[in-house]
Amino acid sequence: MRLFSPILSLISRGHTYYMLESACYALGVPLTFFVTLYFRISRDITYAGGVSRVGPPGVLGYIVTAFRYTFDAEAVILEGRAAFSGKPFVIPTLAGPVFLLPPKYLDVVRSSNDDVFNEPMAVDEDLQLPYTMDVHQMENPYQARVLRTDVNRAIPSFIPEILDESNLAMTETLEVSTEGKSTIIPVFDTMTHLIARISNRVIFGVELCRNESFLHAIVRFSETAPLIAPFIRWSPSFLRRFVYFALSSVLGGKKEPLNFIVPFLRNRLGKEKELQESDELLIAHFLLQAAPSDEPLEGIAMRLMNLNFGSIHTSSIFITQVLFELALLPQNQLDGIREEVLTALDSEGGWTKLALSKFKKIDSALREVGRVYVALPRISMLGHDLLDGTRVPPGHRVAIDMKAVHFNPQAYSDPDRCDLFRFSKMREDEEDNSSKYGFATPDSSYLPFGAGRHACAGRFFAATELKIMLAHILLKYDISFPPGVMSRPANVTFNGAIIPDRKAQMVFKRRQ
Ligand code: HEM
Repeated sequence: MRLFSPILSLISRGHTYYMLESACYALGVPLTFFVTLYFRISRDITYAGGVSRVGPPGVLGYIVTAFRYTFDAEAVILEGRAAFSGKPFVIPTLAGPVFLLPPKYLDVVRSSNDDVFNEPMAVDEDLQLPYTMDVHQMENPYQARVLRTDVNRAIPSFIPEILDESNLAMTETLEVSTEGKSTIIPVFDTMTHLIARISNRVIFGVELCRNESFLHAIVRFSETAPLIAPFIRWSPSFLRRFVYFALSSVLGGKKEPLNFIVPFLRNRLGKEKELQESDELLIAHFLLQAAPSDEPLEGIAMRLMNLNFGSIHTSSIFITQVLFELALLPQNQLDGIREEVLTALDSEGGWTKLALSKFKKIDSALREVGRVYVALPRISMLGHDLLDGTRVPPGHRVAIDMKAVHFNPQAYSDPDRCDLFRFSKMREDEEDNSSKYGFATPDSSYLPFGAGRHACAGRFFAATELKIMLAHILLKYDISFPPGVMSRPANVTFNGAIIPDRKAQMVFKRRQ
């Protein structure tokens, strides 16, 4: 035994050292994190400019109000509106102070270029792109240009693909192919899965869009990137890589989807010539063609993941909200929507772009649920004079008070009521029955797709996909809430975003 005692003592000393080292990490990392956070907030709340802040004063007052905002943004905004009627005010959020501007500032924000009010920097702050995606996303965002040109032009040829995938994916996912049979599903998760599969049919094609492991990875990436980002932002620069690594190892990050996309792109590049001669159109193909020659495949893959993120985390919310509202409509109104779809398909000879433009009731329903969607942040670059003696200092975040825009009684009668046919009725009243009130048409009273030069680049794609999916669901299924559920599920709000209840279920019954 004596023989082994030096070894045992070494092991036990090594063990003590290991325990000490672990304890240092366990205490040191959170301590550094909280100390940095404290100094960050102290710095954040000492902005110049004289704009008042909602909530009690001091660092503690900031933290309490920021937590309240995280879980009940509406209450904090209402409090600010009541206290500072019609004036800009500052909302404390866990990601930093936000200067909330009333609707009269909308024109200046949406008409300004990035040198004045910067949109990509606001996205970068929200998503911490250098960590959750990569540093090049902001430098040359050619993925947005490709969406606005090649993808928009290709939408008519995407329609049959989207329809085909909707058909297959819904039959498989809902598992009710027999007339009269029904199934009960968690709506939000099911729609997220369907959106991921159907969008990726035209992004990467048949093979990858039906690969369940890939779909799982890309959905996880889209859902966790915005959750991980605030933790990265709160951490000091030297800890950020570690924070991303630690959280993405648990929650899921970019590594898993990249493992599918990079080999896909490599394989696709090898076959580029023969593919150019075939007529298969894919968004991945457009990006490969538009990429600068020095862009690595990982960079192109990250941009395609960025598009997936743009699609999955927004479209799934919209379709779920519309389904919740549709399930409350009386039978004759649901049949009215179905009739409009069938008439459009009949008059246009099937599922064409023109037929889709005639689905006015579905389009109206999408636009109406969009009225409650909140967005439009920018970073003030030069500082901005608010013309009431106050000022947004440079480098701070501004946002238009969307709720005040979307619930303005001068623009919308009975604004608190969700009326799915509000915009189709408004279109009927217009002389040319134009697309003025169409789902993908932003105007000064309707901003779910943002505004100005950065207005959502994928909105026509999103509108096409959502209209096909909803029309398809209505023609194939009767939808309702489970027995005993008489009202639509309440939304969850998180950090200003309005998210449908994940647990809410609906019954899908196969129609004749
Ligand atoms: C209902 C679905 C969608 C909603 C509500 C939505 C909303 C938005 C919003 C609010 C912005 C910021 C605009 C601004 O700040 O002015 C944006 C930008 C963007 N969206 Fe969407 N989006 C949707 C679907 C999509 C889809 C399907 C894609 C891709 C296929 C996409 C790609 C983009 C891109 C690339 C940008 C950045 C544009 C730029 O900076 O120039 N979006 N979107």
